[in-house]
Amino acid sequence: MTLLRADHLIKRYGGLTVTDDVSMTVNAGEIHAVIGPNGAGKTTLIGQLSGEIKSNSGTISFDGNDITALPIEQRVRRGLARSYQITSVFPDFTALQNVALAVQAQRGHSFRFWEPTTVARELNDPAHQALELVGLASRAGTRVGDMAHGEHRQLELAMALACEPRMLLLDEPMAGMSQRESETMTELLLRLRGKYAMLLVEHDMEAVFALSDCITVLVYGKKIASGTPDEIRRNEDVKTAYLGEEDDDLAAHPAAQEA
Ligand SMILES: Nc1ncnc2c1ncn2[C@@H]1O[C@H](COP(=O)(O)OP(=O)(O)OP(=O)(O)O)[C@@H](O)[C@H]1O
Repeated sequence: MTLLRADHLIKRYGGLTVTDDVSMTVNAGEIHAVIGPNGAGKTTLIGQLSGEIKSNSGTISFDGNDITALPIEQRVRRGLARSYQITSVFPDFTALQNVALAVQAQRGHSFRFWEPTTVARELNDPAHQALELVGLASRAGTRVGDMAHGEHRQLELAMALACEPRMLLLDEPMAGMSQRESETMTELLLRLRGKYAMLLVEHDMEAVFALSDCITVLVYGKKIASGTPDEIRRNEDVKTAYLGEEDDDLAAHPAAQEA
C-alpha cells in the first residue's frame, strides 16, 4: 500500500534547480533510501516532504490525502515525522525529559486543563516506550549532554517515534558514527522496519544496502534510477554517476561489488 506519494516535485534556488521533477512513492512499512553524490538534493527533498521547504511545484500525498500545502506540525500529526536534529535537544535535561518534551510539542495545548500528575504520566509513558524502542531505556535518567554521539542519534529517533508516526524521514542517521555505532543503528532500523515506513538519506552504503527495500538515486536533483538494491547495484547509469566519487563510491563498496 502506497503511504507517501510525491509527484513532479520541483525546488529552485534562483537559477539552480535542486529538485528537478522528482516523483517517488514509499509503501507502508518499507525502507526507501535516497542516495546520490554530495549536493544531489537529498536533504532538500526531505525538507520538501517534511514541510520545512516549500516546493515551487509538484504535489505530495500521504495516506491518500494531499498534504502539499500543510505546515510541518500538521504533517507530523498525520504521521509523517522527521527525525529531530540533536541541536534541538536540551543537553542539561535527561533523555526522558527531552523525549517527553517532543511528545508535548506534538500534542500541542491539549494538556491545559489537566492535573500535573496526569500530564506527567501522559507525557512520560510514551516517552519511556520510545526510549525502549531505540534501546535507551536504561539511559532514561541520563543527562543528554553526558551521552555518546551514537546515543544522541538514537535519542533523535526516539523523539520522532514518540510522535507516533507512520513514516519517518531520516536524514543521515549514521552520520559521524563509529563502525560499531553504525551497526547498532542498522540493527535498530531493521527492528523498526515493517512497523514504520522510512525514507532514509544515508551516505553509509553498507547500511543502505543492508536496510533498503527500495533505493532511489538522485544526481543534480534528477532521479536517475529507482529499484531494489540488486537492481541499483547493476544499473549502469548509477555506476557511471558514482565513478570518481572517492568517499561515496558505490562501485568501490563491498555491498555493490557482490553484483
Ligand atoms: N537554501 C539554499 N539556497 C541556495 N542553494 C541551496 C540551498 N539549500 C541547498 N542548496 C543547494 O542545493 C544543492 C542540493 O543541496 P542538498 O543539501 O539538498 O544536497 P544533498 O544531496 O543533501 O547533499 P549532501 O550529500 O552533501 O548532504 C546544493 O548545490 C546546495 O548548495
